[in-house]
Amino acid sequence: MPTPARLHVAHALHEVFGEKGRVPDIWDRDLGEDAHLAQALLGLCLRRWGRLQAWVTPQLKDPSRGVPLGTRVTLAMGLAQLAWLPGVSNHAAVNESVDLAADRDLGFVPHKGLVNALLRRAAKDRAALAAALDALPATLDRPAAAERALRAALAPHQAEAELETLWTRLQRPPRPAFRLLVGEAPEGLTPDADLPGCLRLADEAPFPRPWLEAAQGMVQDRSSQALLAYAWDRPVTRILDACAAPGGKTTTLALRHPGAALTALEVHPRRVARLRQTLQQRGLEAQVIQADAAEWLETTDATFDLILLDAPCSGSGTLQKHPEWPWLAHDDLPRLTGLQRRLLAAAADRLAPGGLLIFAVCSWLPEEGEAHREWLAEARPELRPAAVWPAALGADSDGATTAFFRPHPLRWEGEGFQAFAVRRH
Ligand SMILES: C[S@@+](CC[C@H](N)C(=O)[O-])C[C@H]1O[C@@H](n2cnc3c(N)ncnc32)[C@H](O)[C@@H]1O
Repeated sequence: MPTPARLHVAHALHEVFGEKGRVPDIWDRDLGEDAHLAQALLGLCLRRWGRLQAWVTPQLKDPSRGVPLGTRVTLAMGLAQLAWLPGVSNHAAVNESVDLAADRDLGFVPHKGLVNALLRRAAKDRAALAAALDALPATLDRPAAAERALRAALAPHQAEAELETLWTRLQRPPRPAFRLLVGEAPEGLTPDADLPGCLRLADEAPFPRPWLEAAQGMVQDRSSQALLAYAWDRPVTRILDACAAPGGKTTTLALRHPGAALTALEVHPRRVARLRQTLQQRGLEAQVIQADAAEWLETTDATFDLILLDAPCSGSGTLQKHPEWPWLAHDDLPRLTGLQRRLLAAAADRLAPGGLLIFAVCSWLPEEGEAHREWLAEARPELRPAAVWPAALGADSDGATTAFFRPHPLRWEGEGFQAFAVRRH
């Protein structure tokens, strides 16, 4: 029987390559000490899936017959352990993969012998296996969606020539960033040199789980932290967070503007529950409303001094954290861009005189950011760009500040974001 860690990895790979779905959110539960192994193995399989499959194909008697997903998953897992996880013994890497191959749901039973033979042979010289896999072209691991996201990230900075460098950088799992909510930061967290208020984990320090569970701090990506460090000193008494769950940015808004009335919208019931839980654990007050933000905004007569529209998006800027992203179907982009535009138009119309609207997406694709910004400038000329971020976080600002947040993906550590700020006179 394979260990729970390997079963989780096999399930996740089936979800991604069979269903084109995201990695299920199961990693912290039930795996205990094996969570580390599961995370490392899944990351390797996702980040090097193309090369792992290209290594297998020529070993087959008749490659033209295709390889069932169960076989591809079990072989990828076995090969990744042999090539890149030296702490895993030959016995564990081979035998557990063979057991997986024999599992009716996760493997492909007729290929049990094939999986056994290929992995046993590979295990005889693990260094040679690693060298052979590493020698295969890295582009095999980069389907068209990833290529497009990388180009979109670099083009605004005239840096397309650095595509390989960016891809290599995105293959390393990201280092988490934290924010203090109350009290003092635990040992092991040190201030980020370039971003006030941001905390980083020192090398070798344990992950500060008890501190997070006590709601004294939170994980928040550096880009989100920089985005919410907007410079704005006008009075803010009514705030709308239009797409709020799980509530990271709602938390920051509540702490930045204490005393303001905060309304948080979220459409999905389970995510509404998560949002309420976040706020309750952190002792923060907000009116949480389960609603489609577009419908709600189009029918309310309320206005706000500050609106954050952290819109649902493709998430292309998060592919470092989500190595499955390149392999997903990406067929809902037209729906997403349509929804983003509708949300933006409706939010713009609920901005009070003197108010600030921030639109943000964790995506590099121009149709999810830049295009909306250009559209808004034409459609709502009464709203003016508000330069609320340091120019270094923008692409093409010539002053000290920028109204278009689009950090250079190689000179800034954090998720890929596009955000713009406008104000109403
Ligand atoms: C990018 S996430 C927001 C992340 C959040 N601001 C944070 O920092 O924790 C977008 C959220 O919008 C929600 N959403 C999607 N469509 C929506 C809609 N039509 N109305 C309201 N919320 C929506 C999603 O369920 C998701 O929770």
